[in-house]
Amino acid sequence: MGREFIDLFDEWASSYDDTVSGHDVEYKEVFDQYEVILDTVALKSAGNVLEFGVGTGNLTEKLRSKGLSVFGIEPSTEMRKKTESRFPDLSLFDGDFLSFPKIDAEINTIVSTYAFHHLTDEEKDKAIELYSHLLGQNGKIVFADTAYLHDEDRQARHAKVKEQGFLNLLKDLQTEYYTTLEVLESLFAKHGFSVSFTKMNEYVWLMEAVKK
Ligand SMILES: C[S@@+](CC[C@H](N)C(=O)[O-])C[C@H]1O[C@@H](n2cnc3c(N)ncnc32)[C@H](O)[C@@H]1O
Repeated sequence: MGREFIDLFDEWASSYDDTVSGHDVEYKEVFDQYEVILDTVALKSAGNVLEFGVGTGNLTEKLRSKGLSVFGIEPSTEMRKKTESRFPDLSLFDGDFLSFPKIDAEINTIVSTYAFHHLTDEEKDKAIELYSHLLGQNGKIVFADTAYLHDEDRQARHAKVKEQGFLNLLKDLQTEYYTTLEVLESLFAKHGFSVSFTKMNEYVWLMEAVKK
């Protein structure tokens, strides 16, 4: 579920790594500190890691270089091909945040970067509930994604992006399901997590949720 943007990612797969390294002026601020963001998520991960929306495998690489066991889930065929060619031995599955094969191992950390906004808030609620059953006590969810503080912050951001003339980014921000920290905080609390947020750049927040 939340697979309505997959065609876009099949098309984007071949140039995605150029975008994250700042070649697309509209997305430059979104991907500012990209490597640091991925490094931080990897640093906060431990044990067996379930990664959603692996894309071209950039976070996967950081997790594996820390010696962690990664189980990757990615719905886009073209993105999966990219990651498969980088890590032929990776356990990588076709799936999404809500529907994925049963993993035959205890999961200690669930991670994702730049992807959770593909779920509506209702779907985010279901996903966090699902993960609360997958993780044991002190198990963690570590996500990094664009989010707003609250609705006024969303309006101000859209106005700024419009003023900058970044119409592709504006359409993305208006059509995908970027949420607020207020909503995320209440969803994590509802499902028994204590959560903290750290601002990583103008757009992206790191969210670290620990199962109580
Ligand atoms: C912007 S890319 C991020 C890739 C990578 N995590 C990174 O940080 O560079 C978003 C990824 O999420 C995937 N995606 C889209 N919808 C998804 C869903 N419902 N569940 C899981 N992944 C999804 C896309 O196919 C794409 O690979």
